[in-house]
Amino acid sequence: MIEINNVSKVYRAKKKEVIGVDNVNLTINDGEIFGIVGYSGAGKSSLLRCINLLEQPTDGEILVDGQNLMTLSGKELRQARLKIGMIFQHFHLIDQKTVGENIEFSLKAANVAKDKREARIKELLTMVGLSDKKDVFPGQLSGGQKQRVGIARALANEPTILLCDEATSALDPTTTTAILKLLKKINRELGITIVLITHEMEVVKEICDRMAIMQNGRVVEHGSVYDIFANPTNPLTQEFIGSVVSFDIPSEIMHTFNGTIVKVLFKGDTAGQGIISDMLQQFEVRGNFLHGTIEYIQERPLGIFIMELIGDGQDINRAITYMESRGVTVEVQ
Ligand SMILES: Nc1ncnc2c1ncn2[C@@H]1O[C@H](COP(=O)(O)OP(=O)(O)OP(=O)(O)O)[C@@H](O)[C@H]1O
Repeated sequence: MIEINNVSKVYRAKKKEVIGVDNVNLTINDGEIFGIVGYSGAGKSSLLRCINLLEQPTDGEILVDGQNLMTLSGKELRQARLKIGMIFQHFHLIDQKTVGENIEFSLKAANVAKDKREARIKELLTMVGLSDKKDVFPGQLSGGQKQRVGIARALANEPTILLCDEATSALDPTTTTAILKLLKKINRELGITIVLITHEMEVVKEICDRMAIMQNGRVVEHGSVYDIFANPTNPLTQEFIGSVVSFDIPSEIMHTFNGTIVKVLFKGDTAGQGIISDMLQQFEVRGNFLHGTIEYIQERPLGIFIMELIGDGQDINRAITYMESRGVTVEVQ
């Protein structure tokens, strides 16, 4: 478990102070994939780098499995860091070394005996799908392949935590999907906790269990990805979600409807459209579907429909109450 307690990071450049992270509290559980989202300058990188003390927090504490990293000696911290792998947007591979030598570099740093390294390199390259690339140089690889090497190197010393700093931001959408799949596989098969930062909500939707949204160094909202997608409360979160799933109906069109516009939200296993058709049969209400989508987040369906309900006000209220009694959320727009 990673505990981020009251962490702040203030950069002091010349006589100016810049707040990178502003009093953040977060707990990241073992085995989960946790996403930190925000626009450029929100403080994501600063916070991520505070987790392994690449940035020394100005205030607060970082606990990993109950151990306060900030009280460790240099040697103890180096030891603790071996259990925290990291991958980067621009891969940070050594161009003059082959793929195998890049990975070996990490193993050497952890004092892994020479005769053990070869087998471990082979195992890691198989895991990331690059078993035939051991002797090539990074310059001969695609971006996605370079990131796979970055992942293999980060996993060399069997970390329990993997920090991903915009790991897919330099990649095209197809390669991004493949890398996210690999990260998910690593998480599920090896039980490694993953913390990733991104400005793309799509990435979070794809693989994260829980998430935090940052703005001006602060966490403005956090929770399960599913719950946040279903019910985002912060305007910034709503904006981010809107970039992935859009439910907005142009206001000019909204004015052309005379009925009551409702947004109907189905979560998880509620039997979506069936409830609406039952409602239409039971009440003196007509319904026009204006917009609808079903998103799968963490393999759970989240359905959102926007409808115009036409009928007597009381009937409409009763219809709404009925739908709510069947477990869906209804918002009158
Ligand atoms: N080394 C530094 N010295 C001074 N200010 C810094 C330093 N690193 C970051 N900052 C400032 O801290 C704030 C947060 O930056 P940070 O890089 O953590 O944000 P971010 O959300 O990761 O953005 P990006 O996606 O652009 O990297 C910004 O105002 C940034 O200018």
